[in-house]
Amino acid sequence: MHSPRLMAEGLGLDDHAAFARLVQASDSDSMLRVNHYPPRPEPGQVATGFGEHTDPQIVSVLRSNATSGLEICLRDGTWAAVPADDAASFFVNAGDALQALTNGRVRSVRHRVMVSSARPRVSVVFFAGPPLRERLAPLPGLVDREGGRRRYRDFTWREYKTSAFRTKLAENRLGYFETTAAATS
Ligand SMILES: O=C(O)CCC(=O)C(=O)O
Ligand SMILES: [Fe+2]
Repeated sequence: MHSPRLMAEGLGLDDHAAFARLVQASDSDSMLRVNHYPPRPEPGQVATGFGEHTDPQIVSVLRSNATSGLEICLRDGTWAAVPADDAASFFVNAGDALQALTNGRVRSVRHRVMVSSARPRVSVVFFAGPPLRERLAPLPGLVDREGGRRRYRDFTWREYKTSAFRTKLAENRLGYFETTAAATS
């Protein structure tokens, strides 16, 4: 998988392996999920297939059976449909861990699945996560670019997951690790 390296390069980080190292560790907490959504209940009806959420890990790579349903939440709060992918495309999504590592520069975009298709949707998602023991902190180069403002405190991936499991899917699960506006440390 090349996207972690490309992201590090794109962010202008000196260490191009900053993310790749985390997701390629032999004990990385990565997983594959297969989602199956039955067709819409009735013509013209829309049902929630997967409630709104952000993905927790570093990056998610999704592929579907070219059936619509995936939507992302734009900055103004409106929802935009992601075009049903063809056989050649993947949908790459940043997760909460990447948002913390990049000090908020890359955002984990909220998404959901609304079922309105007459065909079932199947998606396969690879979630690339860091090892559970890994301590995640905003990368110093990206903190400097914010004038030293550090938006998230350090946390281990295990800590994030423990805290996330206690909350609802739709909550801002990274919010718990945000620093207050005044704190820099
Ligand atoms: O099935 C989809 O398109 C989205 C699935 C998803 O967001 C997830 O598994 O986290
Ligand atoms: Fe997701």
